[in-house]
This record gives sequence, C-alpha cells and structure tokens, in this order.
Amino acid sequence: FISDTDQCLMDPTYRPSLIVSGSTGIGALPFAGSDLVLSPTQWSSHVVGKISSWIDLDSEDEMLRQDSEIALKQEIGWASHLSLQACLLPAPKGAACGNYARCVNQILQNLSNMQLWLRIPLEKSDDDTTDENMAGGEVDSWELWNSFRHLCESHSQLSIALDISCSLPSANSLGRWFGESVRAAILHTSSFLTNARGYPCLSKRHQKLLTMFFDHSIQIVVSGKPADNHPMGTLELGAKSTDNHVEVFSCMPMFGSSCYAGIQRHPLRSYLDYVGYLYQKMDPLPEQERFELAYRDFLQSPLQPLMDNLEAQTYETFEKDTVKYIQYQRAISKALLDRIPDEQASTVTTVLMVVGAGRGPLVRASLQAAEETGRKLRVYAVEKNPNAVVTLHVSS
Ligand SMILES: C[S@@+](CC[C@H](N)C(=O)[O-])C[C@H]1O[C@@H](n2cnc3c(N)ncnc32)[C@H](O)[C@@H]1O
Repeated sequence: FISDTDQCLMDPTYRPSLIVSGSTGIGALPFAGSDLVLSPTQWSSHVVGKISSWIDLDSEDEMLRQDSEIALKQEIGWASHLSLQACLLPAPKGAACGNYARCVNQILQNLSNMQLWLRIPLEKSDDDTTDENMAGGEVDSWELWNSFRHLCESHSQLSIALDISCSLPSANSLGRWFGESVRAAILHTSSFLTNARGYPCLSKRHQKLLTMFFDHSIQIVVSGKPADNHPMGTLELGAKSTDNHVEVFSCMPMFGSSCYAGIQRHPLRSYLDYVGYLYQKMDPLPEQERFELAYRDFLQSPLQPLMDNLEAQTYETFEKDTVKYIQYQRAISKALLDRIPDEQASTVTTVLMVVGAGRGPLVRASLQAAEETGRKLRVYAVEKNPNAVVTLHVSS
C-alpha cells in the first residue's frame, strides 16, 4: 500500500503550552484530524503514524521539554485510538536522550499492540545538524540505538526505522543492523543518482543494501523532495503532498501498478518504480526458505510433546527438516553395517525401537537403511499420541 504521511498525527504548529486553558476543552483534540476519514481496517493496516519531529524531550528549554512530553503522549494516545500498527518516533536529537527514552519506556508499559519505530540515521551526514529528523553530533548511531533500547528495557514493541542518506557506512557497520529489529528503511530522495535516461537510480552499494532489506522483510519508505531533474512519474496515485515534501510508505509485496488506481499524480512515483523494479529483480526464494520465512528470527516456544498431543500441523513443520531424517538414515545404515558382517546379513535380525515415533519418519528412515544395507531389521514404533498413531499405521 501507499500513503502520504507528510502530515503528522497532529498539526505541526500545535504546542500544548499554547492552548489557552478552557478554550478547547480537554479531550477534544483540535490538532488531530477525524478518525472517520478512513475505516478502522484501513487505519490499522495502511497507516503508520508520524510523531511530530519538533519533539525534543532532552532540550535545555524546560518549556519545550514539557510540551514535548505532553504532545508525545497525546499523539501516541491518538494513534492507539486509531489502532495504528506502528508510530514513527523522531530520532533522538543527540547522545543525551535519557528523558526521551524514559518517556518512551513509560508509554511502552501501557501500549496495546502498536509498535514504536525509532528513527535512527544509518550514518551521520554533513547536514545532520540542519535536518530535524536526524541526530546531530559525533554519535555512533548503533550506540545511540543501543543505549536507547537499554533504557527502554529492550521492550519488544520498540524497533527501528533506519534513515538512509547518500553515504553509507562500512559493510561491517551495516551488518550490525541485521541483528536488530529494523522494521523500516527510510530512503531519502537525495540518496538517489540519475541514470542516462534521467530517471532516479541507486548506487550499487545502495542496491545491495535494499536487497538485504527486502530479504529481511523491512519496509521501504521513500522520503524527501523529488529532484528537479527527475521525472514526476506517469501513474496517478491517491496521495497529496504539501511543500513538495512527501513520504511514502510502501509494502513491498504489493508493489505493482495494479494497486495504484487513484486520483492524483504522485511526485515520488519514479523513485517508487525504481525501488519496485529492484524488488522484482530479486531471485525468487527457494521453496525451503519460503516455508522457513515465517519462522525467521522468531523465538519458538518449546514444544511440550510429553504433556501435549501435538497437532498435525506441528508434525508437518518439523517433518520438513529433511536433513535430520537423511542424517538419521545414514547413521542407522552405518550402525547396521558395523554390527552385522556381510556373512550374517541374511540370518541376524536387528531390533530397533523408535520411542516417540510421531507420524513415522524415523521408522521409514530405518526401514530404508535396512533395505540399502541388505540387513534384516525389526522396528518397534512406540507412540503415545493416538492421533499420530493413525497416520503411523497408514504410512508404514
Ligand atoms: C518431537 S516429536 C518427534 C516425532 C518423530 N520422531 C519425528 O522425528 O518426526 C516427539 C514424539 O514423541 C511422542 N511422545 C512423547 N512422550 C511419549 C511417551 N511417553 N511415549 C511415547 N511417545 C511419546 C510425542 O507424542 C511425539 O509424537
């Protein structure tokens, strides 16, 4: 999907301290839009809330600090009301981000399902001091994230939105991010080059980085002003921009012109087309990896096969681990050859018990080992799950 998120959750000029007491009434949020603009499903699946970038909870200005804390909580509250999947938090303004982290941690304690994506610049660029979304100063951005997340007790709902600019850090430094919970990569239009036909394209290193993001199911966001020399795009989109500054959230699997039937020409269309092209250019995942995708980086709760009767789906999942069964078959073959010399192959029968046979893959592997080694084998399958025994009978 695609959506113009240039508009923050609230009016960017809003400051809590500027509201004259009694003029608006507590609870009526004059700075937010209406929750009726989209359906509840659209809010929860199509929109990521953008928290005001002026927020600075570690400012030396006490008024700004207080305003920031109030506004942050109000905006998160509004986003929760809309059941948004995630909110984009502005990057810490510098290495000293203790108060910001404290407040975010407090919010995380009472947050329902919403994720908080903290913006972190992938690399400090020369103009960071002028970019309100970037953390200035000579701070290593991974260290910045690391201290922030520790202050938030490594909360599982806090993750990262990486800001990508034209210069990229070393490969080692980039690699650190793939061990972190990066949910989005915000690609600035300034990081694009121009190809011979005048269209935006990316350097080889940026292309490789994007492929790695795709591989890790990281959403790509194109942000910034379109360069004057880049075409404005050819398709019509349902998005509008203010000040010619647009941010587009895109869900990569839906990249394709069919989902773009819309109203208005999108200024970042040619950038999105290029990102979509890189996505489509990727080699398709091998079948095994496709299956494993849902389990990637996901800590499984341990099975309890002693206590529970496992479901068919669970058996099917671990039966996909073909390597395990091949190794088992090889081991049984070697053991049979080791124990029974050729001259006793037709007279001696080996007894094998598979304790916890499940639906029978180890039984099958054992029988195949006996066949390939020409040894006689009697297999006893012991299984306590009556439902698995049904399949065990049918398949043996
Ligand atoms: C992790 S599964 C492995 C199944 C099979 N060996 C395989 O690799 O596909 C463990 C199996 O042990 C069975 N099991 C657990 N406790 C048992 C018990 N006390 N007696 C018999 N089977 C048991 C479970 O029902 C389950 O089917």
